[in-house]
Amino acid sequence: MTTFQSVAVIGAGAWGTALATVAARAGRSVTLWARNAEHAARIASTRDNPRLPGVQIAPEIVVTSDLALTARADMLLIATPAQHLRGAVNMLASHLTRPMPIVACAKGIEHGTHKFMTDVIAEAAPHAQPAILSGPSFADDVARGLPTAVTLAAKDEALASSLVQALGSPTFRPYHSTDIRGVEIGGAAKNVLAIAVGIAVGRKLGASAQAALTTRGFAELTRLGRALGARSETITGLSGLGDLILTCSSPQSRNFVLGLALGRGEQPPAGKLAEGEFTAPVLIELAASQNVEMPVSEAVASILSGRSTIDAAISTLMTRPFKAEE
Ligand SMILES: NC(=O)C1=CN([C@@H]2O[C@H](COP(=O)(O)OP(=O)(O)OC[C@H]3O[C@@H](n4cnc5c(N)ncnc54)[C@H](OP(=O)(O)O)[C@@H]3O)[C@@H](O)[C@H]2O)C=CC1
Ligand SMILES: O=C(CO)COP(=O)(O)O
Repeated sequence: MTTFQSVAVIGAGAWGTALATVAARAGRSVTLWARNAEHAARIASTRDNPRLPGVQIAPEIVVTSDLALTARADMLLIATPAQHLRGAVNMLASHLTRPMPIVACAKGIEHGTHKFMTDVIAEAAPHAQPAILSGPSFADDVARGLPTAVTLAAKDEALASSLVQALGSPTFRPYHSTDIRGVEIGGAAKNVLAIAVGIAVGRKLGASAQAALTTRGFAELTRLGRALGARSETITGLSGLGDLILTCSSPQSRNFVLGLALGRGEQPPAGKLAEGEFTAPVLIELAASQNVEMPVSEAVASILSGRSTIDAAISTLMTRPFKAEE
């Protein structure tokens, strides 16, 4: 018997829709909120979301654009893009009449404030119990019921464990944790690193370069994690190394695909959210504020901003002074 019987998902994109399916499969009563009333009505009647094509949305999932309805749930999942999470929680806050868990499902760091997702929730909804869900999980795989494992972290271990009980099923396996920051760092940084690896693959730099960039990317993710107090088991866990491996190796990843297009000198696909593009500049600002070197992420940020060409960025990375491996 779970403490949380009903779940509301804010944000009816690919990930929000997949998570609504997860919660329904786990036996919860589920509400999926889309900001656009027409969009909500269309999903409700067709049981199909163009943002997650080919996935049949179970009839028992209520699809709505009425935010007040979501605030009646026992727990909330927020699956908007990272830079819109504050706006969504601000809107929600006036409907919240009691403390309740709000699980951030976006991967990123807020521009301007350098805040991670649970900090944004804590600021925008001071009575909420913030949590974070992250790990190697493509929305399409998850929605189709392919086996997936993720990390779900909250400050309080009992709460994290109850949230896991509410969402877990034989095809979706969350592990609980109290290392919120560690989970957030992995999810945010891996998107930037996946763009780097995508660029290398698009540039046909070879499988050795792909492995080297992924590994050195992991080294810099680890450095930032240590500086911000992440636990090593989180960094090497599902939300860190696990998600890095997935995203740096699969053309199913939108961040990897953005890199591929850049590496090939092509236009990136339109209308596809690649969070790494938004995270890159704030990630390197955060790293600099902590005196942490993140040369691969810096290369991505400088390419995306037009400060460097791809060839110059590769040359800069390869001609850094030789050093001990750490
Ligand atoms: N897709 C995936 O496989 C995974 C994604 N994630 C993370 O989930 C987050 C969302 O990604 P994803 O669902 O794929 O993205 P999508 O582009 O598929 O969907 C984003 C959704 O957010 C909605 N939205 C945008 N701005 C706002 C806002 N201001 N208020 C409310 N809703 C808003 C959009 O609404 P509208 O349709 O009206 O534009 C859309 O429904 C990202 O941080 C991503 O990294 C995490 C794990 C897996
Ligand atoms: O976060 C994800 C997988 O864990 C999804 O990756 P993309 O956003 O790069 O598609």
